[in-house]
Amino acid sequence: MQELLSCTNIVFHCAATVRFDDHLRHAVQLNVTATQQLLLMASQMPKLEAFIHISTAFSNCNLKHIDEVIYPCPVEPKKIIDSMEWLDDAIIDEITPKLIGDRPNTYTYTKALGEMVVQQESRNLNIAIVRPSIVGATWQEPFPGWVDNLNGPSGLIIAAGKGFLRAIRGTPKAVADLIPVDTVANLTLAVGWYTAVNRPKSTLIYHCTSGNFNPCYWGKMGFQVLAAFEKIPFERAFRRPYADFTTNTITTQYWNAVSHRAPAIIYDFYLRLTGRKPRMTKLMNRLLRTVSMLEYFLNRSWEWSTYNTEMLMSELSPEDQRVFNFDVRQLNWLEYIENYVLGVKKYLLKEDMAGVPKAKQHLKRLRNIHYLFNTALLLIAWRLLIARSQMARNVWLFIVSFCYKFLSYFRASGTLKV
Ligand SMILES: CCCCCCCCCCCCCCCCCCCCCCCC(=O)SCCNC(=O)CCNC(=O)[C@H](O)C(C)(C)COP(=O)(O)OP(=O)(O)OC[C@H]1O[C@@H](n2cnc3c(N)ncnc32)[C@H](O)[C@@H]1OP(=O)(O)O
Ligand SMILES: NC(=O)C1=CN([C@@H]2O[C@H](COP(=O)(O)OP(=O)(O)OC[C@H]3O[C@@H](n4cnc5c(N)ncnc54)[C@H](OP(=O)(O)O)[C@@H]3O)[C@@H](O)[C@H]2O)C=CC1
Repeated sequence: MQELLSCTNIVFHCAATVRFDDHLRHAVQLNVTATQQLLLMASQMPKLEAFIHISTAFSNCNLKHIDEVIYPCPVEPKKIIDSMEWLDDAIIDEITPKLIGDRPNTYTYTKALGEMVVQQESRNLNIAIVRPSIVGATWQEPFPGWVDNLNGPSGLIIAAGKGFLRAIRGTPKAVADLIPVDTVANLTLAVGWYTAVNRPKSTLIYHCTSGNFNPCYWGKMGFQVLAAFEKIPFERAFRRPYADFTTNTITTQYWNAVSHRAPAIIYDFYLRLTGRKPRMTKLMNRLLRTVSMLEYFLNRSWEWSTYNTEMLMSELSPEDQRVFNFDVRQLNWLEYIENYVLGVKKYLLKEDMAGVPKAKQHLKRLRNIHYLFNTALLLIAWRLLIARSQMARNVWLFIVSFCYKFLSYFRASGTLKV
């Protein structure tokens, strides 16, 4: 502690709980109280030049247009911190929906409270806040496609590539505001420099987003992810990767039943028959729960103003603009998504590119099983129908006799020619 207090020049405060479903007490402890304590600690650092707090562009996701300002929450963070000390879990559970209001989860709410704490407890510290949107794999550094956690899209890319995720409620025309993690790191470092050197009079907020500069849409991104699976298939897929966006609750529930739950039940039945432990239904339920938590962000678009970010870009020398590049106008989404899928395969799934031919063969086998299964299903359905309905039987007889006549005609015309 003594060493930290006496030697620190700059603090980058990134630690947080990013779980959407965290209990409010825990989320407040990590995202609000810890921020307050770190600010207190920072105020005792004589050599401190700047304190950079990492928030999220979604801390005010209840708004459609978000400026580079701190928006107040109705209940003061200090009151929330105090009440979390003595309220029991049951009461906290009850008041959580009222407190978070029109935000979707405790994460976005406590990140907003964290910003308020930064504003209120800044004392004479030299502070800035960076708000990244959805952080994805690296764009350039240390190399394209590096990723080390399942947050944001990474988990869903695995689920789609392995064939588990077949449909997701999303708006293809909504902006997919992804931002590469190296872009966030570069902007954060540049903010550290600018804040320490220029000591702005007020706390500046920097939106680290892509939609304003180089928008990509969920429909296009989903399509690019699926196209990347053709070149870079994942090993031992459950089904062939194919997914689509659904647009309302009824179609979502239908596809969840048909494309997610039914195959899981059938597979578990097969596992039971072969003396193994069923696991697919459990896994599928977990996936659907995760998907339901991410859907909020797939069905809305936000506009973030980026005056401070643009100002910072113009303040950097050409050399620094190159080294600490955060200009996403140069980002090629197609290339980025392909590298992202490759990175997920390599760094998260630990799969080697040498296994690609085998993975492709496995997908071909799955395609054949799919065709065989569908044909068998169709024949069974048809057999059941003609056993029960006179009309179906008549249609069947008509088709059979028509085919017979058609073949006889061709055979006869062939014989005449000879
Ligand atoms: C032509 C059309 C084609 C269309 C379809 C193509 C589809 C292709 C995919 C395209 C990509 C779409 C991506 C959309 C993503 C939208 C994301 C929006 C995110 C908004 C971010 C807001 C920005 C932020 O500020 S913060 C950081 C974001 N935080 C997170 O992402 C954390 C989310 N995670 C959680 O809250 C929890 O982990 C939760 C609730 C999801 C699960 O909790 P639970 O207690 O059930 O499990 P865990 O113990 O946490 O984990 C269990 C298991 O799941 C794995 N896992 C964890 N997180 C994820 C995840 N995000 N996705 C998938 N899997 C995940 C975890 O590793 C565990 O695995 P084990 O094997 O059991 O260890
Ligand atoms: N991922 C995203 O899409 C976005 C993330 N952000 C923000 O970026 C920051 C980093 O998020 P991300 O990298 O995704 O999340 P991670 O969960 O990967 O990282 C969170 C970090 O916080 C640390 N941490 C958690 N609890 C504690 C604790 N009690 N004491 C000390 N350290 C702790 C973790 O340490 P350890 O590894 O030791 O557990 C970890 O290094 C967060 O502030 C988040 O709000 C903002 C926008 C989008």
